[in-house]
Amino acid sequence: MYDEEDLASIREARDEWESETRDPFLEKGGERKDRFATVSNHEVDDLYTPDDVADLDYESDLGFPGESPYTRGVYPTMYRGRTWTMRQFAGFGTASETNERFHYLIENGQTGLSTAFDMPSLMGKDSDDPLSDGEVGKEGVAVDTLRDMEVLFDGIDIGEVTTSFTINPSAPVVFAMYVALADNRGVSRDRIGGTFQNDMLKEFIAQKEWVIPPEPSLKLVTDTVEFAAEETPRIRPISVSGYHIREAGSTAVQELAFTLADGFAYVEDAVDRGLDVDEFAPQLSFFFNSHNSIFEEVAKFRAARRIYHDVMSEWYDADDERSKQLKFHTQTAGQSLTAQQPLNNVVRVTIQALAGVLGGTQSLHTNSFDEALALPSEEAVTVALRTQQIIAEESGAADVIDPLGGSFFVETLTDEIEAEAMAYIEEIREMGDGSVRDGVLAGIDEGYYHREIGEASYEYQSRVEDGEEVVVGVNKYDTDDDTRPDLLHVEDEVQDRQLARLESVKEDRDDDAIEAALDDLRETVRNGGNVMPVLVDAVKEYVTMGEIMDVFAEEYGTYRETIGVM
Ligand SMILES: C[C@H](C(=O)O)C(=O)SCCNC(=O)CCNC(=O)[C@H](O)C(C)(C)COP(=O)(O)OP(=O)(O)OC[C@H]1O[C@@H](n2cnc3c(N)ncnc32)[C@H](O)[C@@H]1OP(=O)(O)O
Repeated sequence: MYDEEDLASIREARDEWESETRDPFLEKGGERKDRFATVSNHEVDDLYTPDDVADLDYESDLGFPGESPYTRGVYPTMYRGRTWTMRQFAGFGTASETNERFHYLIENGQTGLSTAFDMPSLMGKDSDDPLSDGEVGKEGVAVDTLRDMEVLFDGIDIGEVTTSFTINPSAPVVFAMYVALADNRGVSRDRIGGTFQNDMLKEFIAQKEWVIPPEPSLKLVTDTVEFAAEETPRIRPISVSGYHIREAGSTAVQELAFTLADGFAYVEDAVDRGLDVDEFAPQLSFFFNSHNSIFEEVAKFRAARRIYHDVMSEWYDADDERSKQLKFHTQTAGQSLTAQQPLNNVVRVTIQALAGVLGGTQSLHTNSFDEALALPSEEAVTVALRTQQIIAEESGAADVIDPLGGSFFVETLTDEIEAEAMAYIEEIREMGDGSVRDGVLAGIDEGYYHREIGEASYEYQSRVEDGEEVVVGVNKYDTDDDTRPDLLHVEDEVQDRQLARLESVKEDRDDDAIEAALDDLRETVRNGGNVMPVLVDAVKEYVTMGEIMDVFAEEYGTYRETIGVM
C-alpha cells in the first residue's frame, strides 16, 4: 500500500527513532519485561509501522465489507445495519425451567436462543438410564423425547427466533425433534432457523464426548448436512467449533487451524457423497473462543475469514459467494475465568467480548462472572447480557466497520496468524495424502492433536506458574479474597419430575409403532441411507433419544480412545 520510496524513508526514520529517541529513554528504566507476548505466547514487537505491512495488497488481502476476501466482514453494513445476535447459552433442569429462562432472556432483549443440554442428553442417554442418575438436568436441560422439545419451546415462535443447540453425538436426534416440532406445529420446514453444533471431529480432538467411532460419526454429520440442504435452508447443521479446542489449552493459531481443517473435512465428506459444494456450504457455520489478548483475537477472526474465502475458492471450487463467507459465533473464554474474586470476570468478559465484536462476530455469548463456580445465576446472566448491550449501544464499537483494519499491528498479526494456521492446515492435508478429511481422521487416530494441544497447554500452565503470565487475583495482587456470589442450585427433585414425564410419555406410546420405527432406522443404517428422514418419523412416535442412540451404538459399534495405550 506504500511505494518503495515511502517505505525506505519510514525505515530510515524508524532507525533514527530507535537510536536517538527510544534507546536513550530505555537506558533510564528499560522495559517491564524481557519479552512481550500474547496469551498464546506469540511474541510481539514494541511498535509496528507501514514497513511491517509492506506486502499487504488492499484489494486482494482486505477488500471491502461484504466483498471477497471478507477480511473486513461478511456483511456490507455489519453492525451499522444490525448488531450481532446476542445469544446466551442457557439450560438447566427440565424443559419447563429452561423454557422460563428462555422467556426471561427474550424479555430482556436477547435476540437469539441457545440451548445447553444435560450430560445424559449430550451422550444420548435417557433420564431413566442408570448411568444418568444424579446428572439429570444438572448442567443443562434434560431432553428425552419430542415431548421435552414441545415444552422447551412453549410460547416461542420457532418460525421467527433462531435457536442454537449445543449437542454433538446425539445431534441428529435433536435436529429430527426440532423438525418434527415444526411439522406438528404447522411451521414450514423452510422457516425454522438455528444451528446444531454437531461437530464430531472436535469431540475426538478436544472435548471427548462421543458414542460411535469417528468414521460413522462423520457419516451421520454428513447426513444432517445433506438433509439440511434439502429440507431446512435456514438451519445450520454444523457449528465447526474451535471453542473447545482452545479451552483444552491450544493456542489461538492451533484453534484456528484445527477448526478450519475440521470445516474442510466436512466439506470434503459432503462433496465425496456427491453434493455440490454450493448446495450445502452456505449453511456451514463456525464457533470460536475469544480470550484476553484482544488484538490476537481480532487478528484470528480476520485471518479466519480470509483463509476460508481463499481455500473454499481455490481447493473446493466454490462459486456461490455465500459458500466463501465464514460466519461465526463467539464465546468468551470460560477457561480464563477465575473462581477467586469472581467479579473480576466481568472485566475479562468485557475485553473478550469486545475482541469478538471488533473481529466481526455474527453471534456472541458472554460468560457469566460466576461460571467458574456454578451454572449462571439470573443476576450473573443479566450482567453478561448487559455487557453485550453496553458494547453494542454505548461503546461506539459497533458504529464503524472493522475499526482496527489498517492498524499496522493488527494487519501484521492477521498475516502472521494466517501463515501459521495455513502451515498447520497443509500439514494435516499431507497427513491425509492430499485429503484434509483423511488427515484429520489420521491425526485423531495417531494422537497428533493430543500432542500438539497438550504441549501448548503445558507451556501456558508453566508460564502461569512462573508468573510470566499474570492472572490478576490468582497469581498476582491480593489472592485470598473468597467472596462467593449467590449461586444457582439445581434441586435433586428435578430428576424425579423428568422421570415422571418420561414415564408418562412411554405409557402413552404405541409399542408397535416404536418397534417399527426402530426397525426402519436399523435398516437404514445397514443400507447406508440418510438416517434423518427416518429419525424425524421415529421421534414423532416419541421414540426416545436413548432408544435411537442404542441402535447407532449396536450397528456402528462404540469407540475407545487409543492415545497413550501402547
Ligand atoms: C461451550 C459450550 C459447551 O460446549 O458447553 C458451547 O459449545 S456453547 C455453543 C453455543 N453455540 C452457538 O450459540 C452457535 C450460534 N451460531 C449461530 O447462531 C450461527 O451459526 C451463526 C454464527 C451463523 C450466526 O447466525 P445468526 O442467525 O445469529 O446471525 P446471521 O449473521 O446469520 O444474521 C441473522 C440474520 O440477520 C441478517 N443480517 C446480519 N447482519 C445484517 C446487516 N448488517 N444488515 C442486514 N441484515 C443483516 C442476516 O442476513 C440473517 O438474515 P437471514 O436469516 O434472512 O439470512
